[in-house]
Amino acid sequence: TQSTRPQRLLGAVQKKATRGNPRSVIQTIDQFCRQREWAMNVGDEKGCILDSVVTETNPTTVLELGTYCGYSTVRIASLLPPQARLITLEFNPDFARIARQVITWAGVQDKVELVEGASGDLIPKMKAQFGVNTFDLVFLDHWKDRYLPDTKLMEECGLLKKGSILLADNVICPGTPDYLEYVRNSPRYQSQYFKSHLEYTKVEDGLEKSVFLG
Ligand SMILES: Nc1ncnc2c1ncn2CCCCCNC(=O)c1cc(-c2ccc(F)cc2)cc(O)c1O
Ligand SMILES: [Mg+2]
Repeated sequence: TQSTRPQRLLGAVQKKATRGNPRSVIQTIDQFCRQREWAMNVGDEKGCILDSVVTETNPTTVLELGTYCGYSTVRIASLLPPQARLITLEFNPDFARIARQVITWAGVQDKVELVEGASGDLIPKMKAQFGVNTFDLVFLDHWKDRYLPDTKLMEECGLLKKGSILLADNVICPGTPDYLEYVRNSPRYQSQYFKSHLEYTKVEDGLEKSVFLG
């Protein structure tokens, strides 16, 4: 039977990356996506912006919406202090299965909790079921038409506190116009656009960083 792209990406990681070394896993995936097959990881250019936001936020509790193969999960987790934790939500069980193996290969599994399910169903359960108070940082990288409803849901569920950071991928390509309009015009957010490119291409894309003002 034919392998899938995520399976081939995992194969490259298990063949070429050093176990327990997150940087080598990231490097291997970026090389695979540049030289073999494009895949919708945040990539190395936007990944550097992600890294800088994570390090300057120094978060204790992070939420990632949309795990895919775990590339940004590994990038974020490798920068977290020892007690910090990252909860990542993935809808697709095949992606989740691959991501778990990428995360374990990188050696960051102790900081990561991968939960399978739709963001709209899981966000309301974060406090009661996952013992979360508020998130210091949320990385949005899932269905582009879920960014806005899920942000409103996080507000309603009291999962954001003054100073919580939302970092959204793909605000230009594929684009999240309703989300951008909201965070850029709402008095409850201070927003900033980081211009970049769609992963592994010259197409414009960028990350939007929005601070919740309470
Ligand atoms: N827990 C959950 N709840 C809801 N949805 C959930 C979920 N878990 C997963 N999903 C569903 C996410 C499906 C993938 C989302 N990402 C994308 O769709 C995406 C697409 C591109 C792209 C750009 C140009 C092109 F020509 C083609 C594709 C680039 C990216 O960086 C992308 O992140
Ligand atoms: Mg993306």
